[in-house]
Amino acid sequence: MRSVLTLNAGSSSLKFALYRAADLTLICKGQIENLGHLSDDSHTLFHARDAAGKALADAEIAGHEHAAALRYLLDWLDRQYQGLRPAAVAHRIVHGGPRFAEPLRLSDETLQALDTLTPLAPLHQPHGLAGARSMLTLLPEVAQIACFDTAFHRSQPELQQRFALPDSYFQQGVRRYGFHGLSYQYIAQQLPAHLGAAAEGRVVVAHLGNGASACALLGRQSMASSMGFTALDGLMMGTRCGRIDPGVLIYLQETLGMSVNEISQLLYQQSGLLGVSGLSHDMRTLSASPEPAAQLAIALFCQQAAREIAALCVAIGGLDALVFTAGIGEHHPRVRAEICRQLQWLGLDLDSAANQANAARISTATSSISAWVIATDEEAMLARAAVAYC
Ligand SMILES: Nc1ncnc2c1ncn2[C@@H]1O[C@H](COP(=O)(O)OP(=O)(O)O)[C@@H](O)[C@H]1O
Ligand SMILES: CC(=O)OP(=O)(O)O
Ligand SMILES: [Mg+2]
Repeated sequence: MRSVLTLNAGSSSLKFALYRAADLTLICKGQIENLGHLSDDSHTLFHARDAAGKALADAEIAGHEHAAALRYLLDWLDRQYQGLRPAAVAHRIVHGGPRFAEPLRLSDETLQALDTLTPLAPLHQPHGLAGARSMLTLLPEVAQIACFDTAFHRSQPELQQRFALPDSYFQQGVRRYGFHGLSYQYIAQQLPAHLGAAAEGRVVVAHLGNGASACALLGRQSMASSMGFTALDGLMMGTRCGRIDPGVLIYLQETLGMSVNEISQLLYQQSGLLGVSGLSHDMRTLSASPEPAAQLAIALFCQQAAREIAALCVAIGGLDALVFTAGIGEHHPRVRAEICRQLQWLGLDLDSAANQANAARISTATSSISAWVIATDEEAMLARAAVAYC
């Protein structure tokens, strides 16, 4: 039986899932944690669960390299599911730049072209490409497919893609791309089942995970996104600052004497929930903490999210439905409640009991804007793209 493997690389973890190629039934999924932490003594961890969520493996892996971790994964899959070797592997590649949108079979030439986008997605691009390179070596005969986070946003009008910079910069590719496209694509496909005909209307999807962004949809196509040239813009995130006055960056460099590398570290890895709270990047930890700084971080997260959602409504002429998704969007009623409270003036009335219960519809029956919680599944989008290459 043939299978497809999906890989979704973040800054320190790599999520995988294995599907039966014939009907895209999930066989197992899991993640490898602490990859790339070369200097500390934390162990690389391997977790796998079956489709029902039952634990299949919780193990330590020697080394922190993608190649070693992926060899471990392939050996484990071989032992667990004899004869089910992947016929194609799909990789989430965060940045496709101006050149790449459709899923693409990776070669040395395309990998090199994608390397040049690393400065535009330093937390993601090198890890996605390292995984793809390792797989090309480990399984040279198997198609390695790149699926781009930026692709879904290609439908945006040019006006939404432009910065107010001289045109030459836009022509060089300095423009808004948008990210979390696999997640938005999945949600766009799920919308009719929940919203009926309203799915084609004015919808904003808030992807609130470790990275967070929001996307304005019309006719289930991306019209605008809070993330731009890089995955730093827009909402506040786990360790990223989100929208910031660019004058701050000039001040940090010119007056405080910070290097470009230090500024990059600050904005990508030391800001957001972690930076404001001084405690953690993780919403679970912050919600459980009595520290005022943790509560301040949550308050700022909600305020920035509400503001970005409201701003996106301009691109679609108003709002019919708001959808929450990803780790925080799916599991934190308090964050959803606060964001909805700040959007009440638009006509959004939260059903507190439904929200507390993580129900699918969390707005009241009389609310003029409906609000929803829909679980995302980037892996399903990756698997669907890969199956065409089996
Ligand atoms: N089951 C859960 N219960 C509570 N919070 C969760 C859960 N899963 C994820 N989160 C929260 O969501 C965030 C991570 O979101 P997630 O979508 O898993 O991120 P990513 O895929 O970008 O790594 C963290 O702040 C975490 O606290
Ligand atoms: C683009 C991005 O921010 O992705 P993630 O949420 O996986 O960090
Ligand atoms: Mg994610």
